[in-house]
Amino acid sequence: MTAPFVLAVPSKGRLQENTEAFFTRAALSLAKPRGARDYRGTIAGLDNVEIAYLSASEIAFQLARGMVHLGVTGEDLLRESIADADKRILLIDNLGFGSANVVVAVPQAWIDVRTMADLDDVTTGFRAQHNRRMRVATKYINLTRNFFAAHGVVDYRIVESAGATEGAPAVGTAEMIVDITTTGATLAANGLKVLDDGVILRSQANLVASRDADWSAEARETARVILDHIAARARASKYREVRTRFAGCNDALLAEAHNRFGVVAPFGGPTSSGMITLHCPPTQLYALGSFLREHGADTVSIASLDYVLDRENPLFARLEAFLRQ
Ligand SMILES: Nc1ncnc2c1ncn2[C@@H]1O[C@H](COP(=O)(O)OP(=O)(O)OP(=O)(O)O)[C@@H](O)[C@H]1O
Ligand SMILES: O=P(O)(O)OC[C@H]1O[C@H](OP(=O)(O)OP(=O)(O)O)[C@H](O)[C@@H]1O
Ligand SMILES: [Mg+2]
Repeated sequence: MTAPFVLAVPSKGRLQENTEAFFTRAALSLAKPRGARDYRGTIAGLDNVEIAYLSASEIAFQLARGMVHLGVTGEDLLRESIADADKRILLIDNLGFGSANVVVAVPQAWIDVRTMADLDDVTTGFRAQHNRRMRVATKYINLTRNFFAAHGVVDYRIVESAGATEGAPAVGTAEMIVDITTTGATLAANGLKVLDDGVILRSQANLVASRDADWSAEARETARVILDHIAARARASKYREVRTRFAGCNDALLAEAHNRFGVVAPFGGPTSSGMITLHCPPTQLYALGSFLREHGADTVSIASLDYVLDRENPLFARLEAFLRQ
């Protein structure tokens, strides 16, 4: 028996539901054959794939070590926990959910501190005055160190925080924090503000490949099939299908439609009777429909696409290029 191909997906937390929905949209249905509390699953129709249900941070850890081939997790966790991340893992694609920023936040009462340069002054002054360094509460130790170093801030010390980080300044265990935020509600509720240039990372959920997994020919073929499903769905959601027929439809007109509306003609130019199928970005549909009618079309139909299978698979091409390096 060959070793299974392992795909890691979040078992809990904010990314779980969206990840499941993402695979379902790509016609990859994840199942837990032994019940909801099982941490191993399968994908219908792909016999050699094992789903590993793990926490988002554990997925980053296992990708770093090559224990899973592909995984879905937040970029914040990857950048924090993997030194030399761009060598060890490939961020194949942003998934458009799980967006959050890792930020430097200080008490709102520090009215003169708006930027990292102000923070540099304040930390240096604090050390001279109190004979100790200001404390930063965070679980993002590496991101904090690199970002502070890049801004020349050195007079601080990290206090590791596992949770409720925003509470640290009020409780008195730190002067400021580095944490993740989406709406900013938790920061505001704790009387904290983000520095103007204090966004360390704009994170979102990513589909990620591990360099150190066992990339046998069979594993690559499995990855190709999975990424083919995902690419077909991604391509489909970027366009709507537009169909029409009119005598004046010709290549010059299609070239103009391409330039003005980003339209493509996946099956070539119009037939002899002027029949054409186009793919059009959703925001340009009305403008394209008007343009086609102005040039003689009586009827233009527009339909959404579920999947578009192309010979090219940009996601798998990215993976192959990464594994070749
Ligand atoms: N408002 C948010 N706060 C925290 N994380 C968010 C937020 N929005 C999106 N995320 C993303 O979700 C990831 C996982 O966060 P979440 O708290 O849901 O996981 P968790 O189940 O607590 O995982 P772990 O046990 O590994 O910490 C974060 O690392 C981040 O990438
Ligand atoms: O900017 P906001 O929208 O207010 O969200 C940010 C908060 O959400 C997260 O905590 P979470 O709920 O995941 O709890 P945890 O720290 O226990 O993981 C994060 O650590 C912040 O505390
Ligand atoms: Mg959490």
